[in-house]
Amino acid sequence: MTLSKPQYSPDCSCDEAGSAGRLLSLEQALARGLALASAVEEMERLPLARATGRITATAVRTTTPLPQFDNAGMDGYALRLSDMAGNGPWVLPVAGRVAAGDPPAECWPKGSVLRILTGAPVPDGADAVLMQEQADRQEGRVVLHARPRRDENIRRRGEDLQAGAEILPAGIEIGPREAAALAVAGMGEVTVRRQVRVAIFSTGSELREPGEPLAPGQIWNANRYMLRAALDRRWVALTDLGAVPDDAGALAAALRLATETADMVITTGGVSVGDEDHMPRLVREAGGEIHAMRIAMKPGKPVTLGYLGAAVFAGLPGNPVSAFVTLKVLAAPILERLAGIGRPATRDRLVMPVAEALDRKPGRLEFRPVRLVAPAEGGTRRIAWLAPSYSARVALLAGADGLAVIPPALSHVAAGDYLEVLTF
Ligand SMILES: Nc1nc2c(c(=O)[nH]1)N[C@H]1C(S)=C(S)[C@@H](COP(=O)(O)OP(=O)(O)OC[C@H]3O[C@@H](n4cnc5c(N)ncnc54)[C@H](O)[C@@H]3O)O[C@H]1N2
Ligand code: MOO
Repeated sequence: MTLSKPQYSPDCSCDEAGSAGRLLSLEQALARGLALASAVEEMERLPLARATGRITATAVRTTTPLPQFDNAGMDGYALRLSDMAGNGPWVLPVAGRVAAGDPPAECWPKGSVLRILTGAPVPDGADAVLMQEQADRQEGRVVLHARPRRDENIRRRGEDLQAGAEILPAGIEIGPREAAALAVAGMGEVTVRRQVRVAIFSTGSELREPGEPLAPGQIWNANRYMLRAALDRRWVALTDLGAVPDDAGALAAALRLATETADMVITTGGVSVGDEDHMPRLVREAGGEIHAMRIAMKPGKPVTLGYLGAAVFAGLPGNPVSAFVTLKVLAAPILERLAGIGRPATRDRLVMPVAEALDRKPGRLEFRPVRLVAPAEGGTRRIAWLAPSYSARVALLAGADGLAVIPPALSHVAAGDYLEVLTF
């Protein structure tokens, strides 16, 4: 079960949820959306090789210190500082050789050095490894030209992590860095959360698949492929129901099918006020509840959040840029909560000056596709506007570098003002 009880009246026919007149702020809508979701509880234990892209379900701790044994950081000679009295150079016999993968040297007489290679175990009693560039090898002996500092070029047992130290917290997507950290600590298996089951469909009688011929009035379905690409994650199990025409019966059937197995249902289109915008009504008629709709954001005002059966429902607007933006700022954080992802998504935010002034109608928080351009004279990159109107111009997004965030009250942005940008 993925639902938690909200603290406010869930019936969205009331003003509070944003349906009548007053718009919800994005913060309010996001809080309500997040309150609908909690992390899927089931976990699975996977071999590390199959855990890529999955979400850690528990904190992972080392069982041994890392590194497990003192080892050489350079190719060179293991030595005792007590054998290097007075001023050098020092000439010492080479008593043996130890390479990475060899067991530690057993016999190492005082007054000698050991030839040692990077990663090889450093013998007990060694004070340092002198790198070979500071020595000259001769028949059976070596001339040492420098006295290393104590511990120089020795990686001591446990200096990386003590036994029991946390390698990764719960809620982390296993990418290349995380996989390497788990592997170096010897974790052959990892406990991850099960995949989040997401069902999607696009609504609209005008939609055809890319590659198909178009009759007059028809368009190619962009949102389906935007959603598919965005949800192509190893922690998502996707059911794609394709496109459904603006017919109440067909849409209700698609909603039923989608909610049979899904933790989250994401649709596009049909959430505005037109005669063929059926989605909020159908969700209610199917026994679902709507917790947020009509949000003071641009694009994306008609986005609709709630639940249906055991699934969280996110009805994104049909305009492709609106669908993209509402997925990024509303539906994706809810989905990440379902997946058990814990790391706050603050990584891809920058603050930058704008290149040119902009006048706009105040009232809604705006996410405007922009390019980030370096001035010809060099220096900080600046925000460059792309087009005055953009909700429907999805081709523009592919050439954008991010979304500039314009606070609701601003009617004028001056050249040189700083704005936050959500970078792609
Ligand atoms: N009288 C009003 N009309 C509209 C309002 C409003 O407040 N009052 N809001 C506008 C805003 S803002 C948006 S955003 C759209 C959202 O409408 P819907 O979510 O109901 O979307 P549709 O009407 O189904 O489609 C809108 C637009 O997008 C095209 N579309 C839809 N799906 C796709 C797809 N999968 N791929 C490509 N393009 C798609 C569709 O053909 C329409 O052109 O409502 C405004 N209207
Ligand atoms: O709110 Mo709509 O999403 O501007 O195009």
